[in-house]
Amino acid sequence: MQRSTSPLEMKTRSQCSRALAVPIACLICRSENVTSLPLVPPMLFGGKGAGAASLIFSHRSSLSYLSANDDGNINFNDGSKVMRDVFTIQSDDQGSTESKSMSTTLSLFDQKQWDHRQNKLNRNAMWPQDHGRKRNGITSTRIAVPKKELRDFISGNTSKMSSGRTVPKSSVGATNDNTKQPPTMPVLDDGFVQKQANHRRSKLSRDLLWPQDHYRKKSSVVLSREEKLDMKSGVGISGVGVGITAASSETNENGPPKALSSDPSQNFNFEKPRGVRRRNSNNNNFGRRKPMLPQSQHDLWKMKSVDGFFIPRTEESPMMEVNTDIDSVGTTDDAQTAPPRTELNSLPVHRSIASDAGPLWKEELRDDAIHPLFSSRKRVLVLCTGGTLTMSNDPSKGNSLVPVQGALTSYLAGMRELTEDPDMPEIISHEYHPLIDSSDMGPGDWAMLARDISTNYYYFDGFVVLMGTDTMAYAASALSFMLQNLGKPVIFTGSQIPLREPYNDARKNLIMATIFASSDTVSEVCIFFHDRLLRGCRATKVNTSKLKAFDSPNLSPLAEIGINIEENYHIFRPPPRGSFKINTSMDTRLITLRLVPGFDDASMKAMIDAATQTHLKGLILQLYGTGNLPSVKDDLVQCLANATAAGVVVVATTQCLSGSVIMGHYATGQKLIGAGVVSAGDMTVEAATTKLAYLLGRGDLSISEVRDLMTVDLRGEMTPESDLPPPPLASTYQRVIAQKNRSRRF
Ligand SMILES: NC(=O)C[C@H](N)C(=O)O
Repeated sequence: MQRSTSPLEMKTRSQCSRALAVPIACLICRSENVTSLPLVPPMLFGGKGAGAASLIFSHRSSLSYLSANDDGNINFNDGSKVMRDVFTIQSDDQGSTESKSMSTTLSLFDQKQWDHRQNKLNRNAMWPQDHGRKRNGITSTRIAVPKKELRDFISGNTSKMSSGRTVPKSSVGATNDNTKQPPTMPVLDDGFVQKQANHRRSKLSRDLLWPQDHYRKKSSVVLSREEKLDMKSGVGISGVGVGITAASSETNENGPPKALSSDPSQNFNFEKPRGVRRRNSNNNNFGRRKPMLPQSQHDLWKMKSVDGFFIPRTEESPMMEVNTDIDSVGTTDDAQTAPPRTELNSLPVHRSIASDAGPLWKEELRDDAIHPLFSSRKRVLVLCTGGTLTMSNDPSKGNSLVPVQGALTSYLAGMRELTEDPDMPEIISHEYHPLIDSSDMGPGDWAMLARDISTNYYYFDGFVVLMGTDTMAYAASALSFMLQNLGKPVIFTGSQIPLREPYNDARKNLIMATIFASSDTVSEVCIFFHDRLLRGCRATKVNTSKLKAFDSPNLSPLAEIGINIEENYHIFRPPPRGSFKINTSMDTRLITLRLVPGFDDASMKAMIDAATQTHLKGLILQLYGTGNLPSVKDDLVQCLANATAAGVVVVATTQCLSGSVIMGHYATGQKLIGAGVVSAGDMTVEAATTKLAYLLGRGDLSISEVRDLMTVDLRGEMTPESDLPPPPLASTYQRVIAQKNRSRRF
């Protein structure tokens, strides 16, 4: 295809090159002399020296036409002119090019130009340091005028811009001469203003929260007069909801730092300010509540540490240190004061196993054990308490199953897969005496296990606890709390079929528990059962006969075994931050009550009243659904309120296998909040009871601190409230947002 150049094109080209940097739109027309062109959508051209009126108008509807004069100017047939520098008009000898393609070319060009201008304008408007560029560079071409408004203006629908400024008609369709006129002020549409304001506000709120960024605030965020006034008057910045706490106000512009309030809970709060995104909100903190950290010596004095959490020290906070050498049952008369330790064991201690194991490392291996790095094989201590795994039928007891002392030890000695495989850990086992059914076990036995793990802690890479399945979830939960700063795996396992049977689940559970106990990445108490590794304080026994006896309804398994081992590493507990220690003291003055619709609650009330008057310290309620109790049972609620007032910690759990208590979601549950009942969130009953016993047994916490800590995740036993699914009746919008946040976190 040949192409000739028309004189018109030559002329306009040369004019364009003189005018420099005027964007060229190549319009293709039918012949050399053609001067009729359908007009294209409105567009703005920009460029140095282009002038303010680089505009092409659309008059498609009225079928208006452009005409190019000899001097290169293009006129409307209504007489108005378009500056001549804008166009290069090419003719096509073939005359085959459709006007449609021209129109498309211009539309794309138009859009690109517009976006470019918008970006430049945003930048210039945002950053004061760039204002110079705006002044020195392009002036009028950087002005963003909403397209629609401009189109209306041009088409004569309106003679006013949104600013109220009247633009002289002559400035539109004018020639280069218009560049001499003062540039029209930018008219910012509402959307743009809003966007800019939001940006400024979010910058400002970030700067207020992060003192190290204050220089940015000074240099890049310029407060308007109204904003400054709002800040001074304490209103904050409207629409943002920047929560400035007493602590954070020490570093902002609001005047001198405020003194700490006499009420410590005013000075420290767990809540992040509304509307402000926490900087690391979506990083890998895995849904755990961040521990509060003291900022100064003064803070430290006003706070105390509970398992890595700093909590405000209240007036009634007992100051005593926790003694870890005490036995497992505390019987404090009044937890508001330091409990007299001499009273321990005044309640019958549930303890079936006769004595602790003591140190169990072998003498000849001691040096090696002290320096595990030099050991070629990992070393695992297996503590065996009994359970079905160790049992056999006893004809003298009607053929029922009873534990057989020594059976496990001799079996382990004969297991070549353990003794001869160099990749398997070395196992040292200890059988307690007597071996028992797990339903005979209690806090005394859990404490004994904790002590034996502690005694042997630095000589083994991990621990396996063999026990019966019936109370395994309680024991695993209890040990989760008793073992503080645990940095090694403690794996509970057992079986549904005795080891001595030809077909059993005992062997596999035992081998896999041993393997996980030698893992470097697990540093928590777990249950391994039937192909799954579950967090101990999340597990519950769900089946009496199937081999899959345990489940973890509110947390995925930590690992699942198939041909490969699939670890959910992101939910593993992180390595501890402090030194390992134990606290085996548990206050067992607790009862657990399960509600049944319509049953005799007079007896229940009588029992709670009587126990409150004598010794009760904790009451775990298994309520319906999200933590509901019949609204008609006002006297039962009153009874609970009385118990709370008397210092009993009343905790609401749900009868549902999975899901969480959401108190106050229904009116029936709302009453309980008024009665001082604490929500157990999505804790299992096993975790809730052992946690309450542990907190009450510590002896260094007041009742109100125990109540508070029941709602704080200490060992991964509960999902923090902020990570829970929204309540069932939340709006669809809330649910979508909450789901989004959860998926971002995990
Ligand atoms: N499967 C078992 O181990 C049940 C047994 N009754 C126990 O808990 O000791």
